[in-house]
Amino acid sequence: MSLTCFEMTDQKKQLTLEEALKAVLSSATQVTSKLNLPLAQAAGFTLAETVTAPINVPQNTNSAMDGYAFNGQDLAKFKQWKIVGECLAGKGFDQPINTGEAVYITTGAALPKGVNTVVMIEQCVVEGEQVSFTNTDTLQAGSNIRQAGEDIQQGQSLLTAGTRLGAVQLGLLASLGVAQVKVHQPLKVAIFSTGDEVTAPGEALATNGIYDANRFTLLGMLQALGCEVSDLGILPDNLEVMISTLKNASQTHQLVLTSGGVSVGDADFVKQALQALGETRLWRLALRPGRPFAFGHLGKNTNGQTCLFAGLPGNPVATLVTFMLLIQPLIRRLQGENTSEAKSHPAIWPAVAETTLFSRVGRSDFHRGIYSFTSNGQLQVRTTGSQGSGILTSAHEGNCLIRIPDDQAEIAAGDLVNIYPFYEWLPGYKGVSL
Ligand SMILES: Nc1nc2c(c(=O)[nH]1)N[C@H]1C(S)=C(S)[C@@H](COP(=O)(O)OP(=O)(O)OC[C@H]3O[C@@H](n4cnc5c(N)ncnc54)[C@H](O)[C@@H]3O)O[C@H]1N2
Ligand code: MOO
Repeated sequence: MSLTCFEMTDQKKQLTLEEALKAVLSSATQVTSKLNLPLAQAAGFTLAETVTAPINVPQNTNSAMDGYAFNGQDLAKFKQWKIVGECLAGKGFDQPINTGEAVYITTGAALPKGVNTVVMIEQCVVEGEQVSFTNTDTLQAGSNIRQAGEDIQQGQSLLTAGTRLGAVQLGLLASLGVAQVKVHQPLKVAIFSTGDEVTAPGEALATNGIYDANRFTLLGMLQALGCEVSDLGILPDNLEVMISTLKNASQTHQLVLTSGGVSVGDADFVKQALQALGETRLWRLALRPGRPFAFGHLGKNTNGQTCLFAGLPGNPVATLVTFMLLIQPLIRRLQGENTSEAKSHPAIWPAVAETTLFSRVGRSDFHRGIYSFTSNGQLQVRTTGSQGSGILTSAHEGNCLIRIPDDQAEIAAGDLVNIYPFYEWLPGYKGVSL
């Protein structure tokens, strides 16, 4: 098939990763709407409002240990204290405690008036109604006490809008008594594979067929990002079918992703379908894997929102890498996550290259690598070996991407190179530990 003017012109210009990311993120103008959820259902969602602490945590100054509480100012005056009662967590003790007196106290019990020090039970000697302490030479007034508000202060702006709710954040909200949270709705994403050779697992594989890996890689990452995913199967290499199927999908989704059919072969119809339905905002990146990558929109969905579109390259590692580097940040933004310019991406670490790594000037190569630490704590990285874009085992064996930047043809052994750890960059990563 002859190339159109659009393709001819665009082929010359290959966007850098940074240019592409900027263009993709500038399309993230329609953040998903908000909904109230019970806290128990909010894991993985993004907060849509800032939560201010309605109470102090802990609410009261309390004991950090099971033991005996007394007034530490009296330490020099007494050898023994008179036990006048017990103060249990959740019950308290509301009688006055006088000089020379102590109460038995449990961890978490609010400190009664008149005492300010606790000695743990292991260091107490109880004889009848008297208690003495075995650690008087080191004992200080104020020991083993947790101050009211020492964790969270009432009125403190604790979690800001845009925070993704993980286990720790859910615990924090619960510790404030928050039972419901306002969060962003999951993004509605439709996924397709494309290609006459691509065969769904479970079906018979023709002699010239290949099983569909990409839809399942995408599904895993999208689910880990909390999206509502419609798996719409495999599109044939047929422009009319592609146009009508993508149009249908665009009606009820906010983002449509395809893999394959986005390069310059005779059966690569994704860009034409995108042009027919909406707008192509970018195509072709100075990236390997991931050169053929089309991004734009498919027009408005039934809610009047623009349905964004990305055509990812068909080679399985290229699908994975373009999703990680470009689609993941887009989805996080669209789901309301606060990805400020200062922290617009997960962590990138400098590591020492164990062997020389080769690339080509004018594009960024992302090799799959294995990072580890030397015996003196230096972070180092080695390649997983063969780096073909169809070698998905490289991503299973590796635990990071290694970036060889656009302006370097190689990284010499011993030089520093940036690595992108999978546990930060690959949504749902379940890798082997070092
Ligand atoms: N003349 C050129 N040829 C190619 C170029 C180029 O710039 N000029 N780019 C190459 C690069 S880089 C890539 S990546 C591929 C991407 O092309 P497409 O997006 O059109 O992908 P396909 O041709 O449909 O498939 C490529 C490869 O991947 C296999 N595949 C496709 N879908 C799946 C799937 N769901 N699961 C597993 N494997 C899949 C497919 O069978 C092909 O082997 O183009 C190069 N060519
Ligand atoms: O750049 Mo392709 O995306 O090599 O695999």
